[in-house]
Amino acid sequence: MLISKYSAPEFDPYGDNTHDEPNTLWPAPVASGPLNASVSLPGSKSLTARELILAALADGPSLLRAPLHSRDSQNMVEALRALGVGIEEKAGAGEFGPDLLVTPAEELLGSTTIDCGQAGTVMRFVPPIAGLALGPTMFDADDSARGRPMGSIIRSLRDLGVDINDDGRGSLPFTVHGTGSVAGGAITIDASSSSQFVSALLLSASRFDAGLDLTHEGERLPSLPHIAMTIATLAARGVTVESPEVGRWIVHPGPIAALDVDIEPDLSNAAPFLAAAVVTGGSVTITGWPSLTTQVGADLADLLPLFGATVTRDGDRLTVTGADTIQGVTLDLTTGGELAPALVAIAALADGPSEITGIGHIRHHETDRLAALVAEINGLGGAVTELPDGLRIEPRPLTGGVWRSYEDHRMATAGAIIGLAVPGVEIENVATTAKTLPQFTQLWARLVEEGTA
Ligand SMILES: O=C(O)C1=C[C@@H](OP(=O)(O)O)[C@@H](O)[C@H](O)C1
Ligand SMILES: C=C(OP(=O)(O)O)C(=O)O
Repeated sequence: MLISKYSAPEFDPYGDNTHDEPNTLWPAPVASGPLNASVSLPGSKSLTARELILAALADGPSLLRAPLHSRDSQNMVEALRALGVGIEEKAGAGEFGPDLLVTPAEELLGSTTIDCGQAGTVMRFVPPIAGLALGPTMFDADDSARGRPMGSIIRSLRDLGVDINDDGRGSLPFTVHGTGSVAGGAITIDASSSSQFVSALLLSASRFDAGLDLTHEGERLPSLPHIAMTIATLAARGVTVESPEVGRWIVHPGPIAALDVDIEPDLSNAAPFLAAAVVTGGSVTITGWPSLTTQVGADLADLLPLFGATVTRDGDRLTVTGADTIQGVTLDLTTGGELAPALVAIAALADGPSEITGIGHIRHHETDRLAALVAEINGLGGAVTELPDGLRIEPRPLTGGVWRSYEDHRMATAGAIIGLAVPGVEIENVATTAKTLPQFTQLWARLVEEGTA
C-alpha cells in the first residue's frame, strides 16, 4: 500500500494553523498491530530554504522542482518577495504542489516588514539579504519564536558594516537598515546555539563587497551536516567555500549562478514514519530516498538499527523493519539535533534505558525541547530526566493523556509516535505540524488505517 499525494478538499499546503484553536485535541491513532506501508514525503525544508535564498541572489532565474510547500517555506517565499524577488508557481511533476520559478530582483528593496513565523531559516538566512537591500526591513516572528537566539546574527551583521536597530536583547523584533551593499570582511561569531548563524552568513557572503572570512569561537558547533549542506548548495552554484581549519570558512566575492534544482524529500520528516515501524514492529518504506544527500535525516539509516531495527535499500526506497523488542541506546546526537524528538519518543517505548546527549542547543529550537520532552513523557507516566546536554530516558509503562505540542511540529509528531503504542494520547494543536509538513495528520491516519489492512 502506497501512501502518497493527499488531495482532500480541506488540505491547505500553506496553512497558518499554528494559532488556530491551540487547545484542540487530536486523538493520536493507535496501531492495533505492526504497521506495513510505503510513504512518500514532500520536499526538504532545509534544501528548499537554501535554494530559495540562493536563487534570489543568483545571476538569473532558477527553477526549484518539487520544493516544500509549508508554513516555513511560505514565510521564506513571502520574505523574498517583500524584498523584490519574483517567485512564481509553475506546474511541475512534484506530488505535493507546484514548482517555483525564482527571478532575482534587479535591485533588492527594503522599506518592508518580514514575518518569520516560526522559521529559524527565515529569521537567520534573510537578514543578511536585507543588508543588501535598499531601505529598512523590520523582522518579527510568532510570539513563541521571538525568544529564539538572534544575537549572533545581529552582532555579525553589525561587524560586517550593517546598521541594525534592536532592543539589545539579542532577539526579534529588529530592523535592518540596508544600504544596497554589505562591506563584508573578517569576523568571529559564536554559533554554539545554532549552526544557522554560520549558514546564514555563508549563503549571502559572495555578494558582500569583500566576501567573508568567518571564524566560529564557542563551546560547541551543532548540526555540522547543515553547514555541509549550505556549502554543497553554494558549490553547485559556483561559489567555493574554503575551510582552512575546523570552525573557519572563507568566501570570496563573486556571482551566484542561476540553477534549476530538484529538491529531495525531507528525510528529517521521515523520522516519525520510520519510527512507526520501530515502535510497532512493522515495516515502513520511504520512497524517493536519495542515494547521495547532505540531509542529516539520512543518518536515520544508521541510528534506527541501534534500537534493534533493520534497514534495507532497494533503489530509491529505504525500508525500516522493527524487531520484537526495542533496545535502549546511548547516543551523541550533536550533528542531528532535529532528529531528537522522534528518537526520544522511540526510547520512551524501549525495553531498556537510553541516554541521548550532545543536544543542549535544542533548548533553543521551536521550544525548549529538552524540557518539553521531559514534561510530556513524564506526564504520561514516564521517567525522563534532563542532563546538562541531553536526556536520560528510563522506560516505564505509559498511559494515555494530553500531550502538549508547544507550537512545535516535532513535539507534535513525537507525541503521535508514542500514541501508536499507548492508547488515549491526545495531541494538543497538531496543526502546528504545518510548519514543515501540512499533510501530517492525513499521512499519519492513512499509515495507521491502511498500514494494518
Ligand atoms: O540550517 C538548517 O536548515 C537547519 C539547521 C539546524 O539548526 P540548529 O543548528 O539550530 O539545530 C536544524 O536543527 C534545523 O532544523 C534546520
Ligand atoms: C529546529 C527546527 O527548525 P528551525 O529551522 O525553525 O530552526 C526543526 O525543524 O527541528
